[in-house]
Amino acid sequence: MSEKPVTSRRNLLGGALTAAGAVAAGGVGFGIAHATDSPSAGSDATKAKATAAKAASDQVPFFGAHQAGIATPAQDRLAFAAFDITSTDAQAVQVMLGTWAAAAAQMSKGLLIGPVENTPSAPPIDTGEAYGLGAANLTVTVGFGPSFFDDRFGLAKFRPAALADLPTLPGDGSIDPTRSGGDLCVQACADDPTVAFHVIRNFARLARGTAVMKWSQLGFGRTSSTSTEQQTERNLMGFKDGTRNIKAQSTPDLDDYVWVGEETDQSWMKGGSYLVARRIRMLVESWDTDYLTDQENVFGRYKTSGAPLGGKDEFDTPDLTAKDPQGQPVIPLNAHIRLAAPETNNGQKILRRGYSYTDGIDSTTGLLDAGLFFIAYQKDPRKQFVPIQTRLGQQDNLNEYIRHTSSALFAVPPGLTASGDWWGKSLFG
Ligand SMILES: C=CC1=C(C)c2cc3[nH]c(cc4nc(cc5[nH]c(cc1n2)c(C)c5CCC(=O)O)C(CCC(=O)O)=C4C)c(C)c3C=C
Ligand SMILES: [Fe+2]
Repeated sequence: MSEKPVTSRRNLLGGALTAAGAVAAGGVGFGIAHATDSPSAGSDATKAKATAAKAASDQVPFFGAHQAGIATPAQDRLAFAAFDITSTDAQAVQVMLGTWAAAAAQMSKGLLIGPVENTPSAPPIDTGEAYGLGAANLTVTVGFGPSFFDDRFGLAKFRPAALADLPTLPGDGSIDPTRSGGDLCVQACADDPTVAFHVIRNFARLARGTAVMKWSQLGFGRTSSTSTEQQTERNLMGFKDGTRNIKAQSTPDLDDYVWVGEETDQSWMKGGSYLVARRIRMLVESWDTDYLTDQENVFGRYKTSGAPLGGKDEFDTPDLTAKDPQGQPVIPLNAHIRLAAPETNNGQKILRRGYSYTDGIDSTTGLLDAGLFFIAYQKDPRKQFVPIQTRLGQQDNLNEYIRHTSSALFAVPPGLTASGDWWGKSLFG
C-alpha cells in the first residue's frame, strides 16, 4: 500500500472522533451515503428520507444500555474477528475505538461509513460491497480480551477478575493458538453475509497502523434461538439447537446469568457481559455413520422433534430422573443435555449464540472442516462456562464426534448511549 492512502486514512481517523456525534445526530460528517441510495442520489434529500424510512424495519438499535448482538434476536449470518493491537500509543487506540463506534452506528442504520465516490484520485472511504443492501438487522458487538489489560496502555488496574484467562480444560488438546485469544473482538451479525463481512473488512481497514486482525470466522445458520419468536434452528449434526437457551424475553434470566451487575469488581463492566468463543469441529463423516438411537443418546433428545428423550414436545422439561423398564436412565448419564443442564451445574445457565461454519476440507485428511462456532455470553465465565465445559470435556458422549480447535474470552462492555462515546472510553481518563 502506498503512503498516500495511509495518510488520508489517518485524517479520516482523526476526523471521525469529532464526526462521531455529528454522524449520529444528523448523518453529516464522514458518513453520508445511504446503503440503498444510488451514488448520484446522495444529495437527494427526499429520496434519502424515503429510503431511510424503508430501511428502519430492518434495523436493530445500536445505542442502548446493553450492546446489541447479545440478547437481540440472532440473525442468520456471522462475521467474527479478533484483533491484536500493534501500536504502543494509547491515543491511537482511542482514535481507533472511537472511529469503530462511529462506523458501527452508521452501518447499523444501513449507511455506509463514507462515500464510495469521494474523489477520483483517492480510494473510496467505504469499501462499497454493502452498497444497496440496507441494514439487514446488523448488530456490531465489541469486546476486550485479557491481553488488552496488560502493561501497554496502563489499563491493568481495570482488568475484571472475571476476565481471568480460561484454564486449560479437558478436551483442549486440539486448540490452535493462532486461532485463539486476541486483544479485541468484533462480532458482526446480520441477515445478509455481505453486510456482516463489510463490518469486519472496514474495521480492519480503519484499524490499519493501530491493530491487525489475528483470526476470523464466518458463520451461517444460527444454531441458537435467542428469542421466543424464533423457531429453533438445527446444527450440522441435524439436531435442534437452542431449545433450552436463555431467551431475550426472560429478563430475570438475563439479569441473573448474562448481564454483569453489582457483584463486579469493575464498575465500568456493569451492564456488560463476558463472551466465550470456541471453534468446535464436528467429525461429521464419523457422525454420519452412527445409528439414529445412538445419535439421540448422545444429545438426550429425539432428532426430528427435538423433544427430550421420554418427552413428547420440543419444549418439554427434560426428566433427568426418569428410568426405563430395565431401570436405566431414559436420558443417559453421559448425554449432552444432562451434563450441560442447570440441574447438573449448580443452577448455572449461559446464553448461547453460536453459528455453524464450514471452512472447506482438512487438507491432511480430506475430511470436511465443519462444525459449530460456539459463542456464549455470561456474567462470570469462572462460574458458568468453565465448570460446564469441564464437566462436558470429561464425560460428554458428544466428545467422540467433536474437537475444540480454538478458544477465546472477551469482556463485552455495556452499550453506548450517545454518539461520541466508544467502548472503554472511561478507562482512558
Ligand atoms: C460449555 C458449554 C457448551 C458447549 C461447548 C456446547 C457444545 C455443543 N452443543 C451442541 C448441541 C446441543 N447443545 C444443546 C444444549 C445445551 N448445550 C449447552 C452448553 C454447551 N454446548 C447447554 C447449556 C445446553 C442446554 C442444556 C439444558 O438446559 O438442557 C442441545 C439441545 C437443545 C438445546 O437446549 O439447545 C444441542 C442439540 C453441539 C453440537 C456442540 C458442539 C459442537
Ligand atoms: Fe450444547
